[in-house]
Amino acid sequence: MQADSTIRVGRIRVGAVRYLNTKPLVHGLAAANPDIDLSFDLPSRLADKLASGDLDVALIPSVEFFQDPSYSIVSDACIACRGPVWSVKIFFRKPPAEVRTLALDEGSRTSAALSKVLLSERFDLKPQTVPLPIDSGFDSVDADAVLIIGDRAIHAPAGDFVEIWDLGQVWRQWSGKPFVFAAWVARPEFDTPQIAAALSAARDAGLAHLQEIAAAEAPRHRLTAEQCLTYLRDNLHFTLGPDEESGLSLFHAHAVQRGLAPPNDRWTHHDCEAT
Ligand SMILES: C=C(O[C@@H]1C=C(C(=O)O)C=C[C@H]1O)C(=O)O
Repeated sequence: MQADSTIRVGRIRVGAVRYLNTKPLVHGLAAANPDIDLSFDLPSRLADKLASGDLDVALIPSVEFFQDPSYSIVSDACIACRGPVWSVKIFFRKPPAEVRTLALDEGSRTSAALSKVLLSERFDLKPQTVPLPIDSGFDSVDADAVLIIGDRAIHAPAGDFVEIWDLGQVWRQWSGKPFVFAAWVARPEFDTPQIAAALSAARDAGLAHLQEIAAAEAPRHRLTAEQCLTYLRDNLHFTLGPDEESGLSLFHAHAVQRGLAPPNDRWTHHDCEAT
């Protein structure tokens, strides 16, 4: 943790997920913090930009947080769920037990890893994976199953599917725990109380204005304001509490087991440092 007196020159480059799910997390963030330079991108690209030093703080896939021991989770604001999440789905063209090829949404890292964990745990499968580029349509890949996340997962693509998994729901039923998809992660020198406070305040403001956010965002996602509100209020969960921490830790253990993340006993979420 940096001392409060640290002097920084320049603005803090903060990267947020560009999907609907993030609107409540960045509500008024840039306006309230002139020193924050806020940009938006796909979760996978945010992770790459944080790793390369092109961002100082970013909302990155949780599995990417596991990769670098110098990273810390800087806020208790996050993207999680405690049941069906609605916007992270695997569409199966074959029964899950017969899946040999799995297409993975280019925007995802965490759900890509979660798909591997769940297919391995439930069906002892290790499918060959192929990328689904962000600008390619669902039908551009003929994989047995296709993972899509974020805005484009909200409306089911055309086609006949033998099964559709909502990964939040499948994880919950299987593990009994919440799932954390993404968290605010800072490079070490930006893990400051000011950033933590700014991100939590934006989330709190977002939660206090969910109805307005839903009404403003619904049309561009072809949703009713009520559907949009239900998604933001009931499917998603924006606070990393002890139950979410426990889900994150279980996910980490499974990711390690499959070589998807390095072992790491450091859980630096500020409220949980002592546990
Ligand atoms: C709930 C979601 O969580 C997302 C899933 C992520 C991933 O799979 O890497 C990363 C960030 C989140 O945007 C979603 O995209 O709908």
